[in-house]
Amino acid sequence: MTELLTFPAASATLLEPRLPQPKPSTSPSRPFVTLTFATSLDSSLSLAPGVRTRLSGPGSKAMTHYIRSRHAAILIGVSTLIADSPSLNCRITGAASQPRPIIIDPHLRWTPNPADKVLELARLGHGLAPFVLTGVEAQSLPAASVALLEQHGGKYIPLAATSSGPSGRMRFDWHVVFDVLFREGLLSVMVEGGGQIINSLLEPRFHALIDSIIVTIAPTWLGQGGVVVSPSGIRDSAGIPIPAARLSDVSWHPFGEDVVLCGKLHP
Ligand SMILES: NC(=O)C1=CN([C@@H]2O[C@H](COP(=O)(O)OP(=O)(O)OC[C@H]3O[C@@H](n4cnc5c(N)ncnc54)[C@H](O)[C@@H]3O)[C@@H](O)[C@H]2O)C=CC1
Ligand SMILES: Nc1nc(O)c(N)c(N[C@@H]2O[C@H](COP(=O)(O)O)[C@@H](O)[C@H]2O)n1
Repeated sequence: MTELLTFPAASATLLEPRLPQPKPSTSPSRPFVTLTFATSLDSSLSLAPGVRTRLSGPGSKAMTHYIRSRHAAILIGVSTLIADSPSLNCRITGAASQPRPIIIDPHLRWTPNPADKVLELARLGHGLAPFVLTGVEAQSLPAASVALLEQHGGKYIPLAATSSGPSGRMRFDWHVVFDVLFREGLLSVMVEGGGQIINSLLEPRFHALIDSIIVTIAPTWLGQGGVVVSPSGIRDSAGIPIPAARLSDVSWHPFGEDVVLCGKLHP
């Protein structure tokens, strides 16, 4: 059994204004969305695509698991699932429940296997099986994968997607993604990455969907060739480049050798 992490109460108090409230004062119409990831000083999430890279130190790692404990779902892109074979569970003392892993896999690149860590943990009762959001229609889903996911308590959720470019790459509208998760009863979603997921969510048309941003910055440069967080550039009406996004209501919190930056994209 993996050792549980602890997160000090004083640090939890600092994060409290940045997290979804168990009983919100008004009834929500979409999930509370927290965008959170660990980055290097050169804005890299990993050394190269497909390479699992440890950036968070022990303190900020415990923070990530505390944040997981406060969300109903954790969302990642399929490339992160394939690269990292993550656990996607919450390994902190006192966690009341496990978050639901959500995998964004429009083209069904992931073939579930009983040996996948996320499924193994679901079997052991140490996590939940994923919901896989896909652009593949229900009748075209592979029966064996459907059965395996369902045996573990997960499922596929086919979703309308738009195709773009000559590659016919399918893309979801984030409004549609969060709407479907809300209808599944998932009232808070922690988006963890990877790069493509974060960069597409940071497009200006989706800013209103993001309630909180929590970024762990590790004191390292990973160098060129990494998976970088850098959303598409935008221009004003005169064609002058302007920042793609800027945080307000900012606070900085040291955690061991890392620093955690919290902020919002809108008031
Ligand atoms: N340091 C950190 O906190 C984290 C690091 N990572 C790292 O990031 C790397 C993976 O990142 P990426 O290669 O950028 O892949 P990714 O994890 O963002 O997945 C990319 C795939 O997700 C799907 N996707 C992304 N946006 C979509 C949209 N709007 N609609 C529909 N489908 C969409 C597409 O299938 C795309 O090919 C890995 O090396 C992983 O280790 C991942 C998460 C957190
Ligand atoms: N917060 C954070 N710090 C890092 O250094 C990381 N590499 C990541 N990666 C994300 O966490 C997932 C791994 O989760 P498990 O510990 O296996 O549950 C990985 O898939 C990335 O989303 N995050």
